[in-house]
Amino acid sequence: MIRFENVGKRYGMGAEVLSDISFTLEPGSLHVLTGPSGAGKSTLLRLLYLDQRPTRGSVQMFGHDVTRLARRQLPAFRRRIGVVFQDFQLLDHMSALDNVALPLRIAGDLPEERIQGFVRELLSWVGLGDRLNAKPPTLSGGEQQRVAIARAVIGKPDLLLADEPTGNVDPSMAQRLTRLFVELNRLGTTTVIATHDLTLAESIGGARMQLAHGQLLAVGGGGGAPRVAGAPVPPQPADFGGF
Ligand SMILES: Nc1ncnc2c1ncn2[C@@H]1O[C@H](COP(=O)(O)OP(=O)(O)OP(=O)(O)O)[C@@H](O)[C@H]1O
Repeated sequence: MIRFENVGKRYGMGAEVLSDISFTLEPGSLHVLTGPSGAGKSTLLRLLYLDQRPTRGSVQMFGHDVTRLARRQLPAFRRRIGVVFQDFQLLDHMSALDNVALPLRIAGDLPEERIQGFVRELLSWVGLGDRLNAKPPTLSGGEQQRVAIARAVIGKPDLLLADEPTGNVDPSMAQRLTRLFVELNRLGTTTVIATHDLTLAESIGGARMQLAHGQLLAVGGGGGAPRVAGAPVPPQPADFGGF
C-alpha cells in the first residue's frame, strides 16, 4: 500500500506546486492521473519514484516512511518501481536490448540466455524486433518511448509509473501499449499513468486521480482494469519470466 498524507512540494523557494495531497493506493490498483499542463502530475510521479522529496507531509511505501530514508537506501526501493518518464532516461551507450535487459540483469534471478529471449520477445511485441542492437540516440522519439516502456515492465515491478506513455506513438501502437499496462496491472502491479489523452484514459479504465493547481480533486479506488477491446494480446508471463 502507498499512502500520502498532507504532502506538499515546492521547488527551491518557489510557491508550492503540490499542496495537501492525501491518498491511498491499494496494492494492485490502477489509476489514471489527469490534469492540465502544470498541474503537478510529473511532480507527483517523481515523488512516487523517490526522485524528489516532499517539503512537508509523509509518504508511506512498501511498509516504510520513505521521507526518512537515507540516500543510500533509495536504489533498493527504486528497483521495485518501473518508470516511463517523458525524458525516457535510457542509457545512450547501450543497445535497446541491453537497456531493457538491465532490470533483469540487476535482479540476477535468471540466466543470461533466458533474459535475452524475454527481452527479444518483448521488444518484438512493441514493434522493435529489428532494432535490438540500436542505441537510443539513433532511435526516433516513439521508438525510444517503446524501449523505455519495455524496460519499465520487464521485471514485473511492484509499482509502475508512466508519464504520457503513448505521447509519441500512433493510435494502434498506443492501444497495444495500453494492453501491456493493463495486463501488467492484472498481474498485481500497482499502476499510475499520467496523461492528457482522454482516449487513453478511457481505454485504460481504472480510477481517476485528478490534479488541478497542485490540489488533488478526486481519487477513486482503482480496482481492476477492463479488457482493452480489440487490442492484441501481449506476451504472457510464462513467456517472459521477469514478467
Ligand atoms: N525542477 C523544477 N524546478 C522548478 N519548478 C519546477 C520543476 N519541475 C516542475 N516545476 C514546476 O512545477 C509545476 C508543476 O509541474 P509538473 O511538470 O509537475 O506539471 P505537469 O502537470 O506534469 O505538467 P505537463 O502536463 O505540462 O507535463 C510547474 O509550475 C513547473 O514549472
